[in-house]
This record gives sequence, C-alpha cells and structure tokens, in this order.
Amino acid sequence: MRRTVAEHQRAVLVLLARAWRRAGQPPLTDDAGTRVPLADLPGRVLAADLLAPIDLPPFANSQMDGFAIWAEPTSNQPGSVESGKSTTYRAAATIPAGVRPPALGPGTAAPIMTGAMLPPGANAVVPVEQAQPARFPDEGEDVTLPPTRPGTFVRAQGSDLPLGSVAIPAGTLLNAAHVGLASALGCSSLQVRRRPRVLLVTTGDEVLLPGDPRAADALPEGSIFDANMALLRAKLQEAGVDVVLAPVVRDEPHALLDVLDEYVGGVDLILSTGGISAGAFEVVKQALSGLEVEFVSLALQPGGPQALGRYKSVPFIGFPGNPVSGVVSFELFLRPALTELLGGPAPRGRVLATLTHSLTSPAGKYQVRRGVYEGPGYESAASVREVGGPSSHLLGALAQANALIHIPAGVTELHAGAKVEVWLM
Ligand SMILES: Nc1nc2c(c(=O)[nH]1)N[C@H]1C(S)=C(S)[C@@H](COP(=O)(O)OP(=O)(O)OC[C@H]3O[C@@H](n4cnc5c(N)ncnc54)[C@H](O)[C@@H]3O)O[C@H]1N2
Ligand code: MOO
Repeated sequence: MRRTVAEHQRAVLVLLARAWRRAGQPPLTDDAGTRVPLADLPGRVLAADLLAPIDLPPFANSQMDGFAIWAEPTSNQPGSVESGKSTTYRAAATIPAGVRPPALGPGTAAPIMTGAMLPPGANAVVPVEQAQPARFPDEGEDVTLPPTRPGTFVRAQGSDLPLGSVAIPAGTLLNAAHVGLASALGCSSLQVRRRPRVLLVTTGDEVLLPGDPRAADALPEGSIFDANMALLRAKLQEAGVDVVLAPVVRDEPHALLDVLDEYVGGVDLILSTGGISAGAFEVVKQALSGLEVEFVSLALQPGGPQALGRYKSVPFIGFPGNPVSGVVSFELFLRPALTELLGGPAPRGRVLATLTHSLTSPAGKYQVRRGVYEGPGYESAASVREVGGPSSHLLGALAQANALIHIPAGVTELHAGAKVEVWLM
C-alpha cells in the first residue's frame, strides 16, 4: 500500500490515540497518578493542576538591603514624595532574613536585608545606598531617608502566586522552572502522567550486540554490531519513554512471535526494526502479515518501508532496519505523536536555514538529509550544511549531524543559498 508522509503521520497518531485514550481522560493516566520526587520531574508531564498550597511569597518581604519604614500614603504631608523632603528616623534593631521581626515603632526605620520579613507597621523599603549616611547605623543612631511611596521595594504576600491559584496546569511538560516553583511552594513531589512502556524489538540474523561472545575474538564475517537497539533506546528515553528491551530476534517468524507473546502483556507499544522490505527473510513481514499489521511504502527516503497496526490489541509500529531510516521514522512519525498525545517531549524546533551548497533529490521522494545547522550570528543568517549523503546506513554522518534537512517531494534541485526547512535535533 502507498501512502504519503502526512497520511502516515496521521495514521500513527490515530493508532496510538485509539489505544491509549480512555473516554474523557488524558492518555495513559493511572487513576492514582504517579508521584515523582523533584529530582526526577524534568521531562515528565503533570497529571493534575498544581494549586498553590501557600502564598508566594509567603509573607511581605524586602526586595533590597535597606530600611523598612512607614511611608505616609497621603500626598501632602511633610516628608511626602511630592514635597521632596527627606525624613530623619531613629534606627531600630536590624532585621535579617529568616526571622519574624518585632513591630516597627513610630519614627523609626529598621535596617532590613533582602528577603527579610517586613515588620508589622512598615510598608516601604529605602535602599541603603539612598540613606544619609549610606550605611547601616547602630540601633538608636539617626538615619535620613528620601521621600518614598508606600509599597516601594516591598514584595507583597502572594504577589507572585496567591494561595489556591493554579501554579502549574495539568498537561505541562515540566522543566527546571516548574521544579523550582514546586519546591518554593513546599512540594517535594508531584503527580505526573505515566510514561508509555515501549517494547523495542531489534531483528536480524546478522546483528550482534557489542560484547556478544560470538564476536569475542573478532566480528564474524557477514555479521555487524547493532546500532538500532542502542540508537532507538536512546531516542525513546530522550523522549521520556520507558523502554523494555527484547533480545535481538533472529530472522525466524516464530522466534519473533515468541518474543512478542512474552512481552505483549506489559507494554503500551511495540516498536520493531528491520525485516519489513522486499527480501526473502523479512521476519516482521512474514510473522505479522495476515494479522492486524499493514506494510506500507512511503515516497520517503530514508524511511520508505513502514509497518503499522496492532499485535494482540497493543499498537505495533515497524521501522526499517537501516539505522538512519529508524531515526528519520522516529522523528517524523513517533516523536510528534508522543508530543501530541502525551504533552511531551517538547516539539523539535523547525526553522528555515540557508543551504551552504547545492543539493539534488530524486523526483517524487520526500527526502530527509542529515545536516549541521549553525544558528544566526550577529552578521550571519542561520545556515545548514549536509553531512554524508542520502543513504540510510551512514551512521558516522548521523553522529556529526544536529539537524534534519527536509526536501519536499517534487523538489529535485536546490542551489546554494536556497532556504530549506530544518528540524533541530
Ligand atoms: N528490493 C528492495 N529492496 C529494498 C527496498 C525495496 O523497496 N525494495 N527498500 C530498501 C529500503 S529503503 C530500506 S530502508 C531497507 C529496509 O529493510 P528492512 O526494514 O527489511 O531491514 P533489514 O533488511 O532487516 O535491514 C536493512 C539494513 O539495516 C541493517 N540493520 C538491521 N538491523 C540493524 C541493527 N540493529 N543495527 C545496525 N544495522 C541494522 C541491515 O543489516 C541492513 O543493512 O530495505 C531496502 N531494500
Ligand atoms: O527508505 Mo530506506 O529507509 O531509505 O533506507
């Protein structure tokens, strides 16, 4: 079956949405939610609105090292802002951060430190630099301060977030700032959405894992070391997925079915690599054809052959075996679906960049090349340079790349200086 890239993106999204979404619920929500400590929260998605359990700041406090005073709210008093006259105060006891200060006496100014609690009876702070003398006096000494409006350099209680307000909405992909906010609100853990558990199945008689005893002396002729298991595991983990690894499956359909049967009960998605094109030993195709999995051919390179469906009700996605094909398939189909359905990972940045050299692309194919992107500088526009070529076995080039260059179907030639769409990895 032939399908466009956009149609396949949609098909992947629909497959996962149908399997993962319970009526009226966000996808993969456990009834109890999962409580996760602060240290492990970045990259997780918040399950329920976090309501501020306290005011933030919890009390009115000083924004400057200076003097806490009572500033007259009326405009035409002597010493008011409008009259421009300074006022001389008697210095009260110094207020450090972390204590509950005594009330401010009339005619006094209390030396106060940044973050210290404003004493009852104070409503403004004058920075020490504006005092005469411009230093902290001993208690009982005189200090002269300029006219000041009420509220100056005071961080009011609840002015950042009032008690009971929505501090972080459900569905937020949590980052460092969210974790800092949760901690400042006194939360040591938050309730997050469960991560999908993905079974990663690598296939191929020729594939050996590094450390395999069969390669103890030397890599046997005709064999290769695995790239896909390590590569896609890292991609999935980076995207916030829990990965369940199956052993490398040899090119025997019953061996694949045995592995799927062993793991299918505990996972939300099965992702396989290899065995789906036109050869004589296509293990995924042979094992699953006739079941609920369809094998499609996209006008896409890399990533042309794809498999999609279900195995015993669990969504099944099959990527082609070439390592770069797996990466492109992941970036085009699976990662955006995870973002859309689960709220994370963060979408890839998509920008236009100037191609540094000319390129050709086969007619009728959507090509995705690997590139090195350099962001705009003071005097230069964003640019991208291809590394390697179109072939999907070029792992060395992939490892140099930080971007995918998109060349739409129908574009056969691009000159240096052309603007191309780039996805930043
Ligand atoms: N006659 C045709 N041949 C091929 C077609 C086609 O349309 N007609 N499509 C080509 C394209 S495009 C791709 S992509 C591959 C996809 O093949 P499979 O998905 O069946 O994958 P395999 O044949 O199993 O492997 C392809 C390639 O990748 C290497 N490989 C596999 N697993 C790993 C691994 N874990 N680590 C590193 N490398 C791996 C494998 O050795 C092969 O070289 O088919 C083309 N052929
Ligand atoms: O479509 Mo294949 O994925 O180019 O190598």
